[in-house]
Amino acid sequence: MKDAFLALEDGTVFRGEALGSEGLARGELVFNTSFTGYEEAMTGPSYKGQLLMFTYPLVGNYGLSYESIQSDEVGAEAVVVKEACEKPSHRDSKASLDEFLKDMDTPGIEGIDTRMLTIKTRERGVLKAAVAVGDYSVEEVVEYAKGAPDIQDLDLVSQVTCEESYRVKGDGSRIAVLDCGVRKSILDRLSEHGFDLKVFPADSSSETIREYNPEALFVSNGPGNPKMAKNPINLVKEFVGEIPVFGICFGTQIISLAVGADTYKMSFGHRGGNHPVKDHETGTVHITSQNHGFAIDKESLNGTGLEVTQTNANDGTVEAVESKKQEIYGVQYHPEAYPGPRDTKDLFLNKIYKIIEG
Ligand SMILES: NC(=O)CC[C@H](N)C(=O)O
Repeated sequence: MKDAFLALEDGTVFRGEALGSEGLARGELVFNTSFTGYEEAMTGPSYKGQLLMFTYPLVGNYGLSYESIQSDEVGAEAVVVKEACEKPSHRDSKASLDEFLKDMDTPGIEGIDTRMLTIKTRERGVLKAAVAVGDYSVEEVVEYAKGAPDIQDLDLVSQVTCEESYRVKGDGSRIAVLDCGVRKSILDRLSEHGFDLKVFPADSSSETIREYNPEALFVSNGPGNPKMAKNPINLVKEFVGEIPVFGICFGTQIISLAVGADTYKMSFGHRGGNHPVKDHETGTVHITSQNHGFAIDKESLNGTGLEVTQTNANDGTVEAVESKKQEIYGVQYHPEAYPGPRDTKDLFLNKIYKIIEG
């Protein structure tokens, strides 16, 4: 195996083994603690601008089937693992992790002490980093890491949204989906519930959306800083109060900003499949799948008409907001459960169904 390098913005350099395609990639290094679901995580558009590191030490052991991909490319700029399984074992496997990353033209690195790096990230906060696969000097990689832009300043949604609108026909109510990097499984879940969907590019005008005569607006998940998504924020401002508006993850951050609340960047975020969320009404704690590095400022929701209905049982961050009066509902976690857990799948969809269908 060829050498590869991982450099942090503080000058630390790690030598590893090359995975995937040749290239030099950079971004903020974020960790995901899930044991499984690596196919869904890697192809999630919300990782755009980030290097995705898996804390679990062995990645790829059931291979990659391409049946769970969430978009047609790897969202992350590069993938970092301790050990990539070379000989996966599963009837549906079509590729090893290395083969998949090569196919997706994405660089990766293995042989990295991802647990140590995860602890370092938890202690110091997310660091910018670079991964180099191919003929690059260590100095080049360090300089590239140091020069990585701050994710807070990037408009990443424009890099992942669809270029043209498209329909997902259904017999039910018409939902306009604002594609900020929508995961395939979210469209599948909404479609399974019978809704008729029209998916719009994030820079669509309200006039274009109105031509579809939507009965609700859904704002999707997406990469980067929600404050950089000016058009989605303005569209929510326009439609709130007129039709029901709901969102998942980035979408809920956009909705909160649109009604006057604030968001902030977390130290290292929540990314994995075991994040507990407490429901204020029932007291139930649901285990959720999460992938976010920004959060809604709880205090800033005061006076916006949005009520916090669920919070993270570990650190109290906002996990769901709702305004019954204005028919607004959004969750910070990923209820589509792709990957799982599935605790909140029906909770979210039934709520939407009730809001729209009455
Ligand atoms: N999965 C998402 O929608 C991520 C939302 C946002 N980019 C964040 O990191 O908080």
